[in-house]
Amino acid sequence: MVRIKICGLTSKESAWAAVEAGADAVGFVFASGRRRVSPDHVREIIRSIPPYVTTTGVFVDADLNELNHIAEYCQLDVLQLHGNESPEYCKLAVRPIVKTLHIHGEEHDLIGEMNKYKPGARAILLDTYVAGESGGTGKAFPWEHVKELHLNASIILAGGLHSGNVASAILQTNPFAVDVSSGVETNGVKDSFKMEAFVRAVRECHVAQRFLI
Ligand SMILES: O=C(O)c1ccccc1NCC(=O)[C@H](O)[C@H](O)COP(=O)(O)O
Repeated sequence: MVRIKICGLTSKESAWAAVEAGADAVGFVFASGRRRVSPDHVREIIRSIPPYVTTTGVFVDADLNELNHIAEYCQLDVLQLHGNESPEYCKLAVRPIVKTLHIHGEEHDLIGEMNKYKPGARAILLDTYVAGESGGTGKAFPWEHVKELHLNASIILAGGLHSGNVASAILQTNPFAVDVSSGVETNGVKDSFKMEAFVRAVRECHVAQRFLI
């Protein structure tokens, strides 16, 4: 089954809407940008979230002590790193790491890059490279490029996904999980109907995949 993470939640209401839509994981952005939330606010939201939903903090080149402090303070389950964090940095984090690699479109050694992070990161998130941005751009990269690499690590596919394209993305890349933010928003705010439609599209795709085997 393809797992689903809904990222960039900024309120208790939107976090609950993501959980009720059926998300396996929810994400909170601590990096600068319009979705940034404070540790105090996230701690409060996470206290209201039921068990068995994975809580994730998104960071960009945070100071390691600060990263670990926020992880403990907010009781985050997973840390998702979108900057230039090194493999050594990942090994020193107090929670499992998801390391993001940004796809330019003509990667020469994506597998080599992924292998560098293997001991320190539990999974690799592939997101679209957009100059001057770290994530949450709503832009997709060419998935056929990833398909050709026959990736077999724990891949989380992100970047420009929405209910209308996620099935095609899954069929082309066979990821462990998908991650969405912009594609479940309306005018920059999380939209519960779009979250439900996204989860439905992923679940239906999984059923269709099973019948294909
Ligand atoms: O969302 C942000 O503002 C953000 C800022 C800095 C680093 C990462 C950020 N978001 C990460 C995500 O929301 C997703 O993991 C991923 O980038 C997919 O986003 P989208 O293309 O909007 O679905």
